[in-house]
Amino acid sequence: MNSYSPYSFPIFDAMKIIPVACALIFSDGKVLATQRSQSMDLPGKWEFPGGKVEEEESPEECLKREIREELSIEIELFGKISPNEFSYPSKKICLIPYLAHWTGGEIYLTEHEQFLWLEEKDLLSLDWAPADLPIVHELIEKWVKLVDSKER
Ligand SMILES: Nc1nc2c([nH]c(=O)n2[C@H]2C[C@H](O)[C@@H](COP(=O)(O)OP(=O)(O)OP(=O)(O)O)O2)c(=O)[nH]1
Repeated sequence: MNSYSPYSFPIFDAMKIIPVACALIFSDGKVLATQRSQSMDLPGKWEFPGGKVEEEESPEECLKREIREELSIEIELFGKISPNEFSYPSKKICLIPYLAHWTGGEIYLTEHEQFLWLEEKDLLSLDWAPADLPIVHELIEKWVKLVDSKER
């Protein structure tokens, strides 16, 4: 998979768009969602774990780092779905979703309130961060293909 820093594209700087990488982690036909804690931005909202991509870092490197820090597990990336730009009152982000397998370790949350393994039917029942909604819809559209082709 290509590795690049989003900051090498001047538009991210010029428009003050913050690149945020997130991982849709699949295991046993389910996908992992995490709930933001009260000490985080968007408290109580559900998201896909990840974080802001730092300068000189690719989204892929960012994810490996963030997933280790936030969940203490290892993942292997196998693809991407469509990124989504979203303006919150105080910032504009570009959320970049990657598809991943859980490859090792046990989940231990260091920042989030809780996590859930979701089946397709559960996906619309959570109170997602607004930037995630188009990603959740694309995930639903492609669910069978993603789960079937990448089941371990
Ligand atoms: N990680 C993640 N962040 C998301 C998602 N959807 C969404 O709107 N966001 C927002 C929440 C935050 O405003 C921003 C990411 O910041 P963060 O707090 O998770 O990242 P970070 O750990 O690198 O941040 P920081 O505390 O070091 O500043 O993007 C998502 O699915 N995953």
